[in-house]
Amino acid sequence: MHGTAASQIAFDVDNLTIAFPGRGPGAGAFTPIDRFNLKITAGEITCILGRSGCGKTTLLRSLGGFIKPEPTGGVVYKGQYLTAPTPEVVLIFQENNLFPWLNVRQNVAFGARFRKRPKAEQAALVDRMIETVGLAEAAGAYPHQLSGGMRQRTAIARALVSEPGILLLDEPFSALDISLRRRMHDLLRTIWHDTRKTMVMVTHNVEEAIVVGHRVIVLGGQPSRVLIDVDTRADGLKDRYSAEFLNLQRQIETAIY
Ligand SMILES: Nc1ncnc2c1ncn2[C@@H]1O[C@H](COP(=O)(O)OP(=O)(O)OP(=O)(O)O)[C@@H](O)[C@H]1O
Repeated sequence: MHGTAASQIAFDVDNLTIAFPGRGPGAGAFTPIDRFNLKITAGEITCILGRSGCGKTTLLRSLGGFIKPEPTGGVVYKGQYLTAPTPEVVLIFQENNLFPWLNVRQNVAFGARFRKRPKAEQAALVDRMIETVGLAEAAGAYPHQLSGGMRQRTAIARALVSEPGILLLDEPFSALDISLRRRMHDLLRTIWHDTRKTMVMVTHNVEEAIVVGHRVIVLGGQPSRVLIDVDTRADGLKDRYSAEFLNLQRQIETAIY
């Protein structure tokens, strides 16, 4: 099981309840997340898995302050309940929402719009991030000229230039083929090694979660509960073909399906 010391908590999900309007006439409120508790450790990558509809995105959006919780509790960030999104926490979606009329460099620079830096410093940071995600050659290209992986790398660079404290990723690689996806895993790990940023990633892909994450959480049930919470830092778990990896993969898949 995963342990979390008090000083290292990025998000303290405290008795969180999210209610949506009922489905159909006369139906009561629907609460996929109901008095839910979880501590997300700072400086590590937490991956969240679970069956479709179990509330992963709802939880992730709550961490970003995008959904108003019921008064039972909420998400504590830096000692206070989140009531709105903060520029320190950036959410990256599967659909990367690049501006089609801006090229890669302009899209990435857009991420830095709220940072008050000298122009030259800003431009250098944008270039560095484009380099980091391997798009230097494509900096002048427009989104329709890019592959899905290149678009997603642009979105990641755009998020990084805003220098967020925390990155939230919602199935960011699900549209990519397996080889691109694995390259994106390496990229994310490299970015983590360079920045030690807190990241929380929702995914449907068990392999992705184990390889990329330091911690994997499996949600399930209605309302959602934590079914598995496991530290995945062991060396053996970074080898997709090791017995250790395959055992954990089986255990997680059994819990989900
Ligand atoms: N804005 C909303 N209004 C009403 N119901 C919603 C809303 N957003 C999500 N839900 C419902 O809440 C439940 C959890 O949705 P959520 O998107 O968090 O699940 P998920 O685990 O991320 O699913 P998936 O893996 O399919 O993306 C689902 O039953 C969904 O229909």
